[in-house]
Amino acid sequence: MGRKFFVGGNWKCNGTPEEVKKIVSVLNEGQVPSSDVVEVVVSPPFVFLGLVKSSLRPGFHVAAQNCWVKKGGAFTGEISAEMLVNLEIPWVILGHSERRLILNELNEFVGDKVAYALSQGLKVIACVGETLEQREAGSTMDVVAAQTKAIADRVSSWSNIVLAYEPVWAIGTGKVATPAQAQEVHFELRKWLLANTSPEIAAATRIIYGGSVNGANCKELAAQPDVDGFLVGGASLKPEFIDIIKSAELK
Ligand SMILES: O=C(CO)COP(=O)(O)O
Repeated sequence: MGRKFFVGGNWKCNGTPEEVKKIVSVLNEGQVPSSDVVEVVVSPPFVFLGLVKSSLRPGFHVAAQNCWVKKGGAFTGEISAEMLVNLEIPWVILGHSERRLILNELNEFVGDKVAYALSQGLKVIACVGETLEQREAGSTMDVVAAQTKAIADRVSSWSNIVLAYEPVWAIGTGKVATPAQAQEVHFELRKWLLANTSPEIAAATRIIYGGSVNGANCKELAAQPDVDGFLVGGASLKPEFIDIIKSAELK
């Protein structure tokens, strides 16, 4: 199928310099499949990007957790896409549900961010996902389709986008989506891409799952045909992240 397995570690707003050095040494010493088999990207807080980038093993890459929606300037507290490019940070996570829900980032704003980041040469992990309320109301697909459409409306190429399906009810809750639940939404998202972009984009775009992924549940999830990897929160700060990377061997 040609979609290289992708494992992202989202460290969120965590870590002291000592803890970060420890995580990096665990990553550097871990036995993992080759970079032909799995792409690994870790996303520390902005302040640790330089430290992690300079000490991380070759073959693993770094991502920022956000960037500004347009060219930098008088936007106190923001980090621009140009700055990330200048510092050779290749990836950025955009549209994480914590930013959508806590900081009120709307679909259009996230779509604008994705388009601008891509235009500057960044690769984007774009997150979508429904809340528990939305799932229980039966609107999961409507919600993730609207989030994906806001991106699709603004970009022409998807070759530098990884789509992360992260159901909000599974994030940080220990309540992982079942492999069937994840597969169902991934399949529907790929179908949406087929109908609304192109067969090539639908076939090639990696759709990864996030939400309470750990060393124990990753194998069953990885075995699903439309699960092309993971975006891992809590477990990406622990040695079991290596086991999650190894689940790429099941593909
Ligand atoms: O939000 C996530 C990754 O972006 C998932 O977080 P957890 O793995 O801690 O549930």
